Amino acid sequence: MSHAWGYAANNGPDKWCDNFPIANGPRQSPIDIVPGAASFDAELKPLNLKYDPSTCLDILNNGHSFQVTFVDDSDSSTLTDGPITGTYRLKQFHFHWGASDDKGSEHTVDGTKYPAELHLVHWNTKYPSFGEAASQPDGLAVVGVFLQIGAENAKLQKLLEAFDSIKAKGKQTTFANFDPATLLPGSLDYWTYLGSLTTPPLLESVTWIVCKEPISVSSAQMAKFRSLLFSAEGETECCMVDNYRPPQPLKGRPVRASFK
Ligand SMILES: Cc1ccnc(S(N)(=O)=O)n1
Ligand SMILES: [Zn+2]
Repeated sequence: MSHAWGYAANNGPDKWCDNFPIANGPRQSPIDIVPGAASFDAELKPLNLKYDPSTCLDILNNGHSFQVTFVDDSDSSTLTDGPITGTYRLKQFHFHWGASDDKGSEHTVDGTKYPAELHLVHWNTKYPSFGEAASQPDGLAVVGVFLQIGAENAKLQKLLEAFDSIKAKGKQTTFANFDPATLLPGSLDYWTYLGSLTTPPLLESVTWIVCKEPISVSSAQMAKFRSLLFSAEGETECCMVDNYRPPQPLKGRPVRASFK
């Protein structure tokens, strides 16, 4: 039987090492970001994110989060510059969130948890595919954006309106012309470090780029995130909440800042 990892007590982050021993590896994510210990690096370039909304394909409940997937057969939606070299293509974005507004992000800042965190996943085009890139130390670059409780964020509405169509695990629906750039904060100041996927297979192939400035989300909007289900149709309903991995040991890794 294929391994069913999740976020429950019997299959959650503390159990992932049973089937994915890299869970205790040297460059695991997320981490607690300590701004006072991060080193400003003047050589870090500004992020260059160029997204084409027409490459937006669909929205899916994959049983762990919901993700919006993009056509990645050309350099239409890319990340360049920042801490990386070369061109990385946008593959998908997804979120992690909590059962209440006091938790939900994967990265933390001086121990502070945000209610949710957006991940924009990109792969290095020096490799032939996302799958190939995901197994390489410089294969992926994920831009993380914190969500903080405040005013309703109109840019999230189109996502939330699709939730009725993807409530259960495995549900997918077309999702066109969405510009992920509308989810980015005004400032693209960032922290960066070498890490991993934060869900199995936990591959240590990610250059993490975590934006310092959060975007807003209202408490009512967060409640809609929590209306999604981990469970499939016909199964006992299980609300999709607390789908975040807690911070992992830094193990001596440097965290750099693009700003003073
Ligand atoms: C595509 C993918 C798979 C697993 N984990 C992640 S994440 N949470 O590190 O961005 N992304
Ligand atoms: Zn993620």
